[in-house]
Amino acid sequence: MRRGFLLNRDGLYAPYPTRNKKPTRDNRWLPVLDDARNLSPQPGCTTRELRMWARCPELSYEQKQKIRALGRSQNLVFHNIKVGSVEVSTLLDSTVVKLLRLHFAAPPTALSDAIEFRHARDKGVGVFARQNISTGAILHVEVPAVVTQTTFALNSGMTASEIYRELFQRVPEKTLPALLLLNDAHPGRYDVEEAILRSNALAVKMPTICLPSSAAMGHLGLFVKASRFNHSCSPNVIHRFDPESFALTIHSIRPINEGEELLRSYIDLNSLPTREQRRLMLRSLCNFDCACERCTLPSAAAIRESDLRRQKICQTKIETIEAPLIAWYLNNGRYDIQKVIDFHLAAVEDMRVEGLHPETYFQHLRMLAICFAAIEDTRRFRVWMGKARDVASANSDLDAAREMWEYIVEPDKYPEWGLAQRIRNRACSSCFITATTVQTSAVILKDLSQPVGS
Ligand SMILES: C[S@@+](CC[C@H](N)C(=O)[O-])C[C@H]1O[C@@H](n2cnc3c(N)ncnc32)[C@H](O)[C@@H]1O
Repeated sequence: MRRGFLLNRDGLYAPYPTRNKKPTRDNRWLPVLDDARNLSPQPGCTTRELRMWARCPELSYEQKQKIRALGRSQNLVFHNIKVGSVEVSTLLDSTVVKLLRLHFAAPPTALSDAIEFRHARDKGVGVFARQNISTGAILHVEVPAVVTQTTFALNSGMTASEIYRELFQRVPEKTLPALLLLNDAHPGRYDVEEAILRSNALAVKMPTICLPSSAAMGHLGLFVKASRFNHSCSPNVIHRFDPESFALTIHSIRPINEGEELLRSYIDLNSLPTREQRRLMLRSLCNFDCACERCTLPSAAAIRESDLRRQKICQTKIETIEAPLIAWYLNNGRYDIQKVIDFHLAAVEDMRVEGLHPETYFQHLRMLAICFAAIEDTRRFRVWMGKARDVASANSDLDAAREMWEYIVEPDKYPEWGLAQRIRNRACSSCFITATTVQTSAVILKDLSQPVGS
């Protein structure tokens, strides 16, 4: 092996090892040696954290079993995959390789000319909208350059660094320079390949079966362009990886104005409601201090308010979202439906201010659509059903989105249309249900979609 030179991100030539002859891209199994106790440092998790995780005395019996099984059952192979005209360098368990399709499905098409890559102030490169974008649009589609199992036992005689280097060396020459120019969030701490993986990889979903094997350890993908999306604690895009097409898609989750930066979240925002928690996680995982709009609010009071709002959003359970409407129904509509509407409007407003779209967001939209259908308010029914439909299409639930569109066109076909009047008629004819006949919310909601009296 000799050392070659590549132009780095500062425009300087940096040494990078290249081979005299073309590197092989044939399958190569990692040998399994006896000592299977060490796990690889996990990209996206510091080595220290991982060591603590493996040694942690409080680790449950199942977790310890999983780590041991990982070491024993691991059967990793370097395997280059052809996805259309793109070649992907992977390190996968052989069970996963067997589950991959021979011919991948065609990925969806991205909105044309919707994004551009340019300087994003002190965050380096970022991605920006070139036009006004509506919710649910597909903004970017990309096949990964590298895919690796997230965590693996170091029982092959190779160090983690050597494994990552081999993965990079199997990347086609035309792609490699762009990969090597990706951001290094841990300068000087790791070898270049490991640093780039740790700083830029995104979680991807491989086809897996439920085995207590290394195949169940999760996977990471490295993308030349998708890695350039910066983080925000109030993101406007999400990413999804479809193993059928082996492609990642980036979707808008709210309307975006021309010139706005497109931002995804690097962390699970639903489990980290406070600014302090989010910043700690981003510092330990990604080694930067978040400069997003929610983390740089101008005063301590504004930050406290934002934390409280987020805690409320994160603590709301799907079941409690349905409760006010159920109470209204069980009380034969005597209770003012405006209170139900106000409850949902306040929750949706909190989510708008915080730029969060948890699972409960869709439920609030649905409840608002039901309320406005119940009082036959066509305009507002269309608004909220339209928003719920946007969420369904952003989640690729096309059947639900189509059905919602039909109700937007013909609101009176919606099962709850005129429900308030029907309940009043029912109450007058003394056939009323009282709160003492409390059923489970599932049954009541099913009942809500039946015409009253049927
Ligand atoms: C995956 S890269 C994103 C693309 C990167 N800006 C580039 O130039 O390639 C992650 C890095 O971007 C920067 N970054 C992303 N989001 C940020 C944020 N909210 N606040 C501060 N820096 C951020 C940090 O330097 C971080 O290490």
